[in-house]
Amino acid sequence: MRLDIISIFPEYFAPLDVSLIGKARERGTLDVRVHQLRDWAHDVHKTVDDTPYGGGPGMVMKPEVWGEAIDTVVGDGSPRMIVPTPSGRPFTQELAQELADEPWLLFACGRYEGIDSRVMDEYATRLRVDEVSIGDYVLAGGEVAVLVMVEAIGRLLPGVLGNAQSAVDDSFAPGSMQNLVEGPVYTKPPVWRGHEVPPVLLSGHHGNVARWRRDQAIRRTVRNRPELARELDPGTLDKHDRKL
Ligand SMILES: CN1CCC[C@H](Cn2ccc3ccc(-c4n[nH]c(N)c4C#N)cc32)C1
Repeated sequence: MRLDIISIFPEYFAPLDVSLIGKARERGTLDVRVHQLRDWAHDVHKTVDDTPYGGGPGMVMKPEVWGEAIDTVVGDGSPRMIVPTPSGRPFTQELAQELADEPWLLFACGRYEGIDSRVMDEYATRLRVDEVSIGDYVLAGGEVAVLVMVEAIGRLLPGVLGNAQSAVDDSFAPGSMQNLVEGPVYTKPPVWRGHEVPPVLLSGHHGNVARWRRDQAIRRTVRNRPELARELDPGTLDKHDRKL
């Protein structure tokens, strides 16, 4: 997979040189290219923003600069263009999986009050353009959102997670734990400051361990994410769990 990222803060993406994503880049599983938007601003100050039409606070990113940058990066190719914005469609595990199946993604990182909307209109005529939000809070720009999305997408690529870390059992992945949040995890020592590891986890009985883990995930989902719990199949929350 090829990932292109256009931003006025390319240094935000140094974390993509380390850990899972860094190793995937070394192996060639991921080809990440970060571009400085200001390289396509031609005035002496490398200006990328201007005052908003209609008035209002802040500045808006200029369409001309974005157009030259995207034209250069895209060439005659056809990446899927992802534009982080608080008003976008929610970024979910399902969307992460969908994007992980794409051969080429282009992330456009806005700043200020956002990118002139005509940029998205222009490229929607020839590319698939998705405006995406990572959550219901307001960030100062798109860079952090891209880091979140690249990690969530990258870990789903073949070979990125070792067998010990398979994404198959992810909380929100299809399967028995779908739409359940993660349960508690434990490691050695068996007792730490008087806190014991739940005995079932030391039993070696894989069936009991699996049932216990699912029960704990259901309890935590009911407690912390009632909106998810309501979506669970009735069979998931048997009468025992309903009392949770
Ligand atoms: C006051 N204004 C309101 C509009 C956005 C302005 C800052 N900004 C500029 C570009 C940009 C891109 C993404 C996000 C963002 N915020 N929250 C999320 N979940 C996002 C995502 N994905 C925020 C952004 C601040």
